Amino acid sequence: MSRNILFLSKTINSNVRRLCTTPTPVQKAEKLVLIDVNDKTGYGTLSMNRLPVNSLNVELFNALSDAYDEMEKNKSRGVILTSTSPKIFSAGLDINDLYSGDSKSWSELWDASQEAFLKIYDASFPSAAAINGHAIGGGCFFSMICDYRAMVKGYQIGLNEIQVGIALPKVLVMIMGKLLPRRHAEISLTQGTLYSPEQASKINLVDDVVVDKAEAIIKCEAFLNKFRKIPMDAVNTTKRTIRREEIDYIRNNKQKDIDDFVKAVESVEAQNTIKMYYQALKNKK
Ligand SMILES: CC/C=C\C/C=C\C/C=C\C/C=C/C(=O)SCCNC(=O)CCNC(=O)[C@H](O)C(C)(C)COP(=O)(O)OP(=O)(O)OC[C@H]1O[C@@H](n2cnc3c(N)ncnc32)[C@H](O)[C@@H]1OP(=O)(O)O
Repeated sequence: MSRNILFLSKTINSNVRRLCTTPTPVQKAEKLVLIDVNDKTGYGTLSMNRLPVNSLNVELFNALSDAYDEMEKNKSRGVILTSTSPKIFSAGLDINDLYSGDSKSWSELWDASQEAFLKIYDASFPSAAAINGHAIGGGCFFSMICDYRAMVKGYQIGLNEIQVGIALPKVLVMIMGKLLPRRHAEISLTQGTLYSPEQASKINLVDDVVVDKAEAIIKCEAFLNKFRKIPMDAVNTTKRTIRREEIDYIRNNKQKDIDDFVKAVESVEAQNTIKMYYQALKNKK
């Protein structure tokens, strides 16, 4: 059974296409999240596909939410989150949106990010991130809310929001504070440190360092396999107890959290920094 070729199947929604094994090849579909369900294991591989860098905008957040809805509907046994790019998992929030937006568009962006966050963090199945390239800012955060992370050597990972001029949103601080030892979380959040996978594994930011994407997928499958003999209701009840604080925070403070994000992005200082950051990115070549 070939799992590497894209095949035509019913379109789930405007931005998500399920890959399956029905033998009708078509040209590569330009969907923002590609879904490939392994019929044998029941695991869905979700590949972010907003090239070149999988920068996160409203459409990509919505496509991730829709993909998770589809996995829930099909009673998935687990998800592997990865990317179609050969060297970038995700470059974080779309700098163009931060640079040229306004309070309305930033509100919509954060609203969509909250939805995607809740779908992944409160899913009824485990998620494993196969980090096959750089995972920066929001890209790092989306791997952090999975249950497991395997990262390919040679790339960088970290929450660098502060370098872009954005005060760290509360839920990122909460989750980073739980994942990393306190001192590392504090340094990482206030300095926007980017780590090699080897460094990241020493501070719990990634679980395994691997040589390539294929090995990352194998590690993710091995992680998901650990749940096969455990009743998922018990796992989910336990997981929700562990994650309740962040989930409740977003559910009960949705508008405040959006307002906080907009305030952080629209401040003069943040806008000046975003502008310089944007120009440096564009002048890189
Ligand atoms: C409730 C909350 C729930 C969820 C919240 C979820 C997420 C949000 C969380 C917190 C706030 C997050 C903030 C951020 O993420 S700020 C963005 C941080 N990201 C970065 O700083 C990455 C910047 N990019 C890079 O460092 C490099 O581009 C990278 C290492 C990724 C790749 O380098 P490479 O040399 O391979 O390529 P480039 O030539 O640099 O880039 C190619 C192309 O892509 C454009 N680009 C890169 N990054 C971005 C981006 N983030 N947004 C938009 N566009 C990006 C780059 O300009 C190039 O474009 P072009 O010159 O036109 O070819």
